[in-house]
Amino acid sequence: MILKRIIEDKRKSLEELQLNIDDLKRRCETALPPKDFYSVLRREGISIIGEIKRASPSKGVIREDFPHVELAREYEGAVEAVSILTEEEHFKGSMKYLKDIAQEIDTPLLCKDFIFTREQIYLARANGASSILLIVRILEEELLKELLTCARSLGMEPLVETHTEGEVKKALEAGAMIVGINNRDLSNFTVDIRRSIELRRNIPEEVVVVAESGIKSRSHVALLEEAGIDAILVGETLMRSRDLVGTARELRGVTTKVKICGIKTPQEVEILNRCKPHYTGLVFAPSKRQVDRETSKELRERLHPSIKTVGVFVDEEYEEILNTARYCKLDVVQLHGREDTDLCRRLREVREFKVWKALPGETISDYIIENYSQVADYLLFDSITPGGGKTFHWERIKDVHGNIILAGGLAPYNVGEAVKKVRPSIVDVSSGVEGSEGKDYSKILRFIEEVRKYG
Ligand SMILES: O=P(O)(O)OC[C@@H](O)[C@@H](O)c1c[nH]c2ccccc12
Repeated sequence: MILKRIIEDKRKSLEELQLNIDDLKRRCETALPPKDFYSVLRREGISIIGEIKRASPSKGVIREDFPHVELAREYEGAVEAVSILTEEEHFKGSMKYLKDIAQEIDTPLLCKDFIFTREQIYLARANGASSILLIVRILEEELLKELLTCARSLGMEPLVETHTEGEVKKALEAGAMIVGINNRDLSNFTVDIRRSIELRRNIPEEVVVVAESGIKSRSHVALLEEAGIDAILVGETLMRSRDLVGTARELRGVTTKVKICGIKTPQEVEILNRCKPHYTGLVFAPSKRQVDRETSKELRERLHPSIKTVGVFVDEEYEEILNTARYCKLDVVQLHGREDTDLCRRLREVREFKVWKALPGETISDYIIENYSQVADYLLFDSITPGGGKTFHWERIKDVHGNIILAGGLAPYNVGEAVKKVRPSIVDVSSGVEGSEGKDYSKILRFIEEVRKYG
């Protein structure tokens, strides 16, 4: 049986490695502190653990090109945690992948391996893991408990993997707080996602349940969500995708998109490339976030290709807008002044970019909304003083149907409520995700996280 082979090979390689527990303990003391794996899985809405997986015994090589750090960076804005296969012989993994990635991203990392000794746990921690995998099937009761305690002493809550009712019982008796249900039978590789749905029933609410393996589509995820699964572990589907961010979103079924407006510097572009909002905005109108064409073009070229660029104009001439849009290769022009419906129509007829028209959220009449919605791809509702960090009464627009964008005073603390009330297609934020140095990485991540919860 393959599992037996893997364990035997693992034993041999451990013997060769001759891990020294005192050395490892010392390395753990200087390692980056572990992140809270449990909490990111516990959050509202289904969480995704994206796996860095090069090959598997059942599928052979899954992904030929394997820039592991880049893949992890892609994952950073798309999933709540990253699982890294470190087993070498059968999964073509490596401890080096874990080590490199831990130095690059802030997301909690799970060390995915066949673990049956304390040394392996110390090794995982020393290389930056925030959690480890413990497979019930290969561990005696006492050993399972001992390894759980060992991991916790290093600040890691393990993912305890099961496949049968008996194994779930064993995991719970050992005190596991995160139980994985592997849909794949490790002895013959058959996969059935109903396995997670059935076994979920035997697990109490406060324990986090992770459905593992064979998750391929939004419809799978919807079924798992309905069954009360907290998180999914996805390897192959994401590894075979050329667009990790998009595929993760598709699995999640997210509908509300995010626009981060008013970027000015390459540093801010770097931050956006890590967080990967759907859109970013370059402000061409006079404002403290104004940028010129040259700078915009440069920023645009540095942006991750999945992020669309919106140019923001206020009462600008047709020719100027058109030339700027072409020069900077804008995906969208956003008209944020008193532009009339005729200008919107003419720009839209060019068909090289989308046209968004901004309107003040509170004071606008149904008649005006109706007229502009005929000539713009999206209507954007903002407070009367754009960029002023003020909200308006969302009540006014909550019944406006069609493609709307909500802006004005949004920030991580209120965007969840805004999304719930208004159900916009896109939320737009600028000052709400800024710190003293401009756009702030952790504020943007929190903002996106809030949108994901409710969107
Ligand atoms: O690639 P998939 O079908 O999405 O599966 C991911 C993950 O669940 C799988 O890699 C896995 C689950 N448990 C394991 C134990 C060891 C090695 C690998 C695994």
